[in-house]
Amino acid sequence: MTNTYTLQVAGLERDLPIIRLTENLSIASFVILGDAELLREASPLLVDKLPEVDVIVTAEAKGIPLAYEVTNQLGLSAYYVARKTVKPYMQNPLMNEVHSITTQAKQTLCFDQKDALEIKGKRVAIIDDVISTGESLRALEELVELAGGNVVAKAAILAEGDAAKREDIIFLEELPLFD
Ligand SMILES: O=P(O)(O)OC[C@H]1O[C@H](OP(=O)(O)OP(=O)(O)O)[C@H](O)[C@@H]1O
Ligand SMILES: Nc1ncnc2[nH]cnc12
Repeated sequence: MTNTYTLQVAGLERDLPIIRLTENLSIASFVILGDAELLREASPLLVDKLPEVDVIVTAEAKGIPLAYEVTNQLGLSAYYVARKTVKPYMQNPLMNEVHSITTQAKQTLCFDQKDALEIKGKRVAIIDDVISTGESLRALEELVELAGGNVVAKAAILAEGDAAKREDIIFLEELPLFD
């Protein structure tokens, strides 16, 4: 049977399967895609911790439903998703490289030019489900800055491993890493 870690967040409990990534590193897999209840309960708690912002930015994929909830609760009209592949319908994409804890190979983060132009000059909150090595966040922050946005907040539901020691991020709960 799969080992699990019991996470308590936003008044809810979830049993997260522990998944081996390498010989010495396992994570408690936190997948909020489809978990409407957790998204509904966690989003207002994150919103309460945010400063005033103009737009929400996230990276695909697991950050998307959270960015949507937070955007709605703030009464904003749009949120922006950095894609991990350039699609044929994207025009003049703005790109940066990323390498997260769960990805072996280098990945690209990119904004459609239209989105990049809309982010320019805006106060941006970067939202994600979990921050671990911080690589995804760093790459997304760089991409927002390339677009001319001003990152005023970096927030996630969970801070994993050493990320929980960071003072520049907003989060609700810690998530341990495992050997
Ligand atoms: O701090 P890091 O080490 O970069 O890890 C955090 C990132 O990893 C996860 O995404 P993942 O790379 O698994 O991609 P996905 O959302 O497309 O599944 C998560 O949604 C964060 O974006
Ligand atoms: N614990 C986790 N579960 C799913 N994706 C992640 N990305 C980084 N940490 C993760």
